[in-house]
Amino acid sequence: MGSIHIDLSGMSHPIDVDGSKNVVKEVDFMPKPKTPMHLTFNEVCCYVPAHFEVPGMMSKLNKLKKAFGRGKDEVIKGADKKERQILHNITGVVNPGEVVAIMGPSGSGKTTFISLLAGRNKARHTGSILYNDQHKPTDKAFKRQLGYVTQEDALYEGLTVFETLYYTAVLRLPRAMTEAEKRERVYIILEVLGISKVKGSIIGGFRVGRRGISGGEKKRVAIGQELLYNPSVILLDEPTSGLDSTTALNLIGTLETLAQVGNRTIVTTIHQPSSRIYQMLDKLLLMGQGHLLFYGDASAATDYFAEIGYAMPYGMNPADYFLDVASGWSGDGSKKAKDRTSVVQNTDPELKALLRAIERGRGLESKGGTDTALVPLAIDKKGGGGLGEEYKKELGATFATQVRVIAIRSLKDRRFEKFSVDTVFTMMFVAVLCGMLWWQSGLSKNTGTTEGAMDVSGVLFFMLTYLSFSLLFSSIFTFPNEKTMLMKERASGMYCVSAFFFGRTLADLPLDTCLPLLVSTGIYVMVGLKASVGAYVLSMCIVLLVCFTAASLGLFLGAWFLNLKRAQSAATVLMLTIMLTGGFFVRTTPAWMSWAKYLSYIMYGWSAMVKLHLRGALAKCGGENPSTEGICDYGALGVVKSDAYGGTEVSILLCMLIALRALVYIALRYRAHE
Ligand SMILES: Nc1ncnc2c1ncn2[C@@H]1O[C@H](COP(=O)(O)OP(=O)(O)OP(=O)(O)O)[C@@H](O)[C@H]1O
Repeated sequence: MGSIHIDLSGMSHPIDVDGSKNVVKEVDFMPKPKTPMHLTFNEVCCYVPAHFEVPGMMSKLNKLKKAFGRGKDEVIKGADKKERQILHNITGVVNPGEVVAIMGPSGSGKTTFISLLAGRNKARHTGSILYNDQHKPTDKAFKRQLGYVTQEDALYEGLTVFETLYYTAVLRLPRAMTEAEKRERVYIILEVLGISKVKGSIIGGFRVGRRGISGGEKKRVAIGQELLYNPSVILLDEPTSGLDSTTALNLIGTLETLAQVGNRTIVTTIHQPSSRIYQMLDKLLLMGQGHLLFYGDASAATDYFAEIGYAMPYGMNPADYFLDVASGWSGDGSKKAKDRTSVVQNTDPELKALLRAIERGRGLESKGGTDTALVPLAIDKKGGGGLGEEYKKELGATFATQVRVIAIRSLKDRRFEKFSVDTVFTMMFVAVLCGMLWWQSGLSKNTGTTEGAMDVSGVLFFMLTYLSFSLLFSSIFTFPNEKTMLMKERASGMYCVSAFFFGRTLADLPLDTCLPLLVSTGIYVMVGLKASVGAYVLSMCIVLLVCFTAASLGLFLGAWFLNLKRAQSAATVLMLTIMLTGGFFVRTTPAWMSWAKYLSYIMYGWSAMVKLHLRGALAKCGGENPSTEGICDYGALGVVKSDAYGGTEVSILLCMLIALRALVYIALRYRAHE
């Protein structure tokens, strides 16, 4: 077998890998991880609910009904019975320096198994998974030693490739490393993965409405994020899916190199490797319907299956053959397509036959009749022990850095959303429309009349309601959109929830301030509201308070539901209640609903604005002149008490804002831990 050259596009140290033995001739591009890890998994079984539970109220009510009808214990026992076993006693060992490829047909349990190895699967499972005989994958201190690349690429679509890797580096690499060292590491990763030529391109995607880098490049960025930290263990779920065969070959070659040079432990699922990729693999773990069919040297698999009666037809790609075998098709290559279909449709008996053959093979092996191995493979104890004190002291970014980086990253990620031409145009259009419809209504000569005062109170109410609506509904998207990223980054221990909360709050400030200020200033000038600096500044403060409160409500709903549709429905209900009970549309709310107006932050903001701009009109309403009380005909203004300058309303708004922000934090914490 000739030598394969792995093209790492411009890499300063090209790698030559011998195709048959994967011998790395020259590599020094990545620092070695501190602690080599051997992984042992023993009798791992996994169970999932057998029936899909329809979400929603009806299903919950039905469950409650059953619970009351049959007794709680009975229901729980019943639930246990309704489980389906999707992994069956998976056992094996992976030593440092090895790349293990998990293969199997679709639905055979590859993702379930690798996510269990990564400690990211909450499904009920038994058996043990240990790194260096002591660390569970879910251990907090160990998380940072483990790189896990999921099947779906969870990336911030608005960031460039370089920004994505750089911010991950700042958040994930030890705080002892300098800024220059972190940048250097990013450049190395860009080179290693052959994506340096797209470092300035955005990731792109549906959310930002722009096409960015290709699917294969996204995959490599996701892998790069995990390699940055230089972990001892790298787990990858289908890293080659969507890649052409040459790029896939390069990627597997890079993984082989990383394993051999850095003594890393690498486990990857792989869907349908080409024969060239197959020849590069060290170890193969073959699964079929959750059963372990083979675990051992990839080069020994063909002989092993031949010995148990599943000889590979001549000239076939071993990977294709093993997938056929694992799918339940065991006929030879000459069988007609018709026969194959009939066998595949009835996989269980075939799989049972294969499992029986494997058992017989084990019997032979124990008698020394065969040298091919199913499992377990020997543990190479050079893996070492625990993480060591040195590692434990190696902390990631400080809290302040976490907050700063999350804020900057978030600002950059949302640059396409908030300042898009569409958003600015819509807001400006509304401002100009308001200005034209209520042109100079705020001049004192106009507010002296009933109609004039009503006009101004109307435009103030509309302005606050419009800004509230747009901020509430845009904030709803924040957390549901970032859910996957938050879960992924939290799972690898990159930052704490409070840093995320403060970072996002900081990032919202400029974005949620600029546009409302611009719109309300436009309306202020065109409507001709009080021409004094004090009144203008106070008005803007009130507008911002209302906007921040609305945004907090949106963030809370988003964080609580983490589901856009439900959060939007809840927001619509709340917003309409807040608007209608605000006192502008309905002056006398029914007694049983009168409490609702106290929750209406729009009412407090509007009331404070009216007091600021229509004090004269309010006085005529009787607030300052008891003798005329009750004869006010200023419509909605009658509900505004002209007792002060709106201090009470502003204080209440402030309290609401703080309370809602606290609720956002609690919801986020609760969801993150969930
Ligand atoms: N949370 C779950 N609830 C119900 N069924 C599940 C759950 N997780 C996995 N399964 C089932 O377990 C089996 C294995 O799924 P898994 O995703 O691990 O397969 P896979 O080999 O990775 O498939 P693919 O190659 O198509 O990604 C499938 O039948 C799947 O439907």
